[in-house]
Amino acid sequence: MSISTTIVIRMEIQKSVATFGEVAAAIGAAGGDIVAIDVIRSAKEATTRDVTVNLHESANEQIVKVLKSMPGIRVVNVSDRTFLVHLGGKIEISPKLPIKNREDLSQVYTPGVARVSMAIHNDPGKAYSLTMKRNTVAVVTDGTAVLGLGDIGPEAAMPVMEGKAMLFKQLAGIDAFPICLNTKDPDAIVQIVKAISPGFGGINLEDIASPRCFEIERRLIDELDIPVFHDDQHGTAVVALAGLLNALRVVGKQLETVRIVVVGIGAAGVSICNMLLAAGARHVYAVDREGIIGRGAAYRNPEWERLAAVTNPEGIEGSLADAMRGADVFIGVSGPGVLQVEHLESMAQDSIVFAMANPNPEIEPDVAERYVRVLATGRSDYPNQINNVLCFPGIFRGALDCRAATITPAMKVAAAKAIAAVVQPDELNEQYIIPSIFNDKVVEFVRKAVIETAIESGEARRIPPDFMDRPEPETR
Ligand SMILES: NC(=O)c1ccc[n+]([C@@H]2O[C@H](COP(=O)([O-])OP(=O)(O)OC[C@H]3O[C@@H](n4cnc5c(N)ncnc54)[C@H](O)[C@@H]3O)[C@@H](O)[C@H]2O)c1
Ligand SMILES: O=C(O)C[C@H](O)C(=O)O
Ligand SMILES: [Mg+2]
Repeated sequence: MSISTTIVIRMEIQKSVATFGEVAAAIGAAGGDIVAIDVIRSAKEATTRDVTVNLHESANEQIVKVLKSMPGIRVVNVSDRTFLVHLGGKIEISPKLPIKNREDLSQVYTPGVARVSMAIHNDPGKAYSLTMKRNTVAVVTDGTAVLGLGDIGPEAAMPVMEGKAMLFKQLAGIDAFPICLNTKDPDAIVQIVKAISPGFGGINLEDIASPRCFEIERRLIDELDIPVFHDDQHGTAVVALAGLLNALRVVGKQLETVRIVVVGIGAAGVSICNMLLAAGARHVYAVDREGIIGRGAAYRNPEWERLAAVTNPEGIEGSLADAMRGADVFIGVSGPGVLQVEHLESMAQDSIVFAMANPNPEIEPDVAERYVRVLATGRSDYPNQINNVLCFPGIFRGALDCRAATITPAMKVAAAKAIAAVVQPDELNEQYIIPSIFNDKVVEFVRKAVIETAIESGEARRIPPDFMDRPEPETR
């Protein structure tokens, strides 16, 4: 499956040799969809036009080749809109106030700033009120599991991390910094993150391959007093649970009784299994390349050892095909092409399929939709986008606002229920089990659920003003 993209082709058409109708027909035949035409110049002999074409990425070269081979057509330039929006990066730092004169300068910089620094030196807690710490998250990656693209390195990870930072800011007002590390050594990653932590209110680990991600996250949670959250694990699990709660309502089945197959037991898969079990699921089957994980086998990955003991209650052995027979739910966080039509045909009635691998899902949605009752993917170009972007802005907004030191399992379950609750009962249907990321209730609901849970459990070290009338938590 290829990714759809938009290109703008500037072309000169010799009127006596070719017509725009021929150009349009050629673009259509090569798989392109013309969405806009702008006339740039029109002369007696020739016109120059910018033609905006939506197409599958794989058709890109073909369309340009066809146009170049047509008599009377000169392709002047081809620009890819997706690349254009990345030119020079997608984010920047801008000051909150201008420095207009010497007085301003002496306040925000030397000498005034020294007094502020000393105030923090005398009381480090003041970093929360006198610096950007309280609103700042580091988005940290080593570039080893970028989307489903694998170990593509820290530089190549940067556009994804910049994208996460954009979403943090736009959706939750959080200032997030993309930090791409040129090391894969867990000890070094832990050490570096600890060393940079003073300036941050939270750490969002991103696209770090399993199983190293588990150890890195655990050590950082133990050693830091700010929330550390591996988005690919928990953000994904929170949103998957939210989607599943609503999908089960649509099909009229219960979490406790459905058979759920989770494929790709890496960062996301491990956390999804844990989250499903924590929420009450009893029939979870974890499948990776070697087949169904179960008791009796020995695994080098301690997370798999643990999952083997708590999933697959009947001890089924075999491949994905064996797990899928009679399954009610498939959740894929593996890679493209893992799921075949035969697998879907062998599922129970009213099946639910979340094919969440990015950028290309486990099965092509256009193929799968005929065989399943509820279909979701991680992508924004199909209905039901199950993507961790529905979680990380709101969960960090809540954790930062109540200054929680950790994001607990209870806070994650509360976040999942909050996301599910954004879809009103009368709106719920097969095509709408999960709210859009542009629904501004998502961050509001998640933030509220996270803060309420943190206050109840004593995790909150600050009561946000809008929660002031509620009971005081124990202070630590
Ligand atoms: N939609 C979302 O919000 C979201 C969030 C996180 C991850 N993802 C996607 O999920 C996938 C996994 O991400 P991750 O961070 O967990 O990566 P990861 O590298 O930690 O884990 C991937 C796991 O999938 C397994 N796998 C790969 N191909 C398989 C196959 N053919 N059959 C069975 N197992 C297979 C691997 O062995 C590995 O255990 C990626 O495509 C990623 O883009 C989606
Ligand atoms: O980045 C995304 O779109 C989701 C997720 O974090 C992923 O790694 O695929
Ligand atoms: Mg990710």
